[in-house]
Amino acid sequence: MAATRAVLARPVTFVTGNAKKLEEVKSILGQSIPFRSLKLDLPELQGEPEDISKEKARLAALQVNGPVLVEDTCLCFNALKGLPGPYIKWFLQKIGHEGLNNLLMAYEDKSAYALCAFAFSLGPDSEPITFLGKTPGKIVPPRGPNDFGWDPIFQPDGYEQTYAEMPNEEKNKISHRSKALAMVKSRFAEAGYTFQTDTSV
Ligand SMILES: O=P(O)(O)OP(=O)(O)OP(=O)(O)OC[C@H]1O[C@@H](n2cnc3c(O)ncnc32)[C@H](O)[C@@H]1O
Ligand SMILES: [Mg+2]
Repeated sequence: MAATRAVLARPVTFVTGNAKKLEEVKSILGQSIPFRSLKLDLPELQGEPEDISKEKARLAALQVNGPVLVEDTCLCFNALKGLPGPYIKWFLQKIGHEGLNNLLMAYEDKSAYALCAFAFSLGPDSEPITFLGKTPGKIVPPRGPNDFGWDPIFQPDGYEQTYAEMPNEEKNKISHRSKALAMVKSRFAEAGYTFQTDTSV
């Protein structure tokens, strides 16, 4: 029996206010999931990463009135029981790479993990589903180009380079974002979704 394919009337919209995230998502997904993007800095609930991401997806689906993909990224320090976590954006903005290193000065344990929580919703009446990707590493004094968030201070386990020092393709092979997107891809393949790619909608 042929698999049922769910054809959705509208293309998927990836909603983010972050141009670098969009660049990575484009490069990781390639042609596997056709999507358009919408630059919108959605308000974020406080709480657990999955709940923050789900709520972003609900808000995005209302705005777009169609299928949406969003993500929320956390940087979690083990010595601080997972903080700054989802609040990393504000910590980074206020205290920078040096301040983030200083937070760990009192601890021997510099280990950390990068966590990406993607949420996908079929539309405003649909419950979002989440996909988590995690990459373990450690926090180091900044090395490499300073063009994406905390990349210069995160050195993934098994590598001598920080995310910032790695070529983009290398980061995209092992990153929190690519792990979460691999799950999104397989879910889409399982569900047999086909999306209209008409970007004029
Ligand atoms: O509109 P959204 O998608 O929410 O974009 P954002 O920039 O607000 O992103 P988050 O709320 O997820 O906050 C995550 C913070 O971590 C940064 N960030 C996200 N992914 C990163 C990555 O892969 N490497 C380095 N920094 C990253 C990002 O610039 C933010 O400062
Ligand atoms: Mg945000």
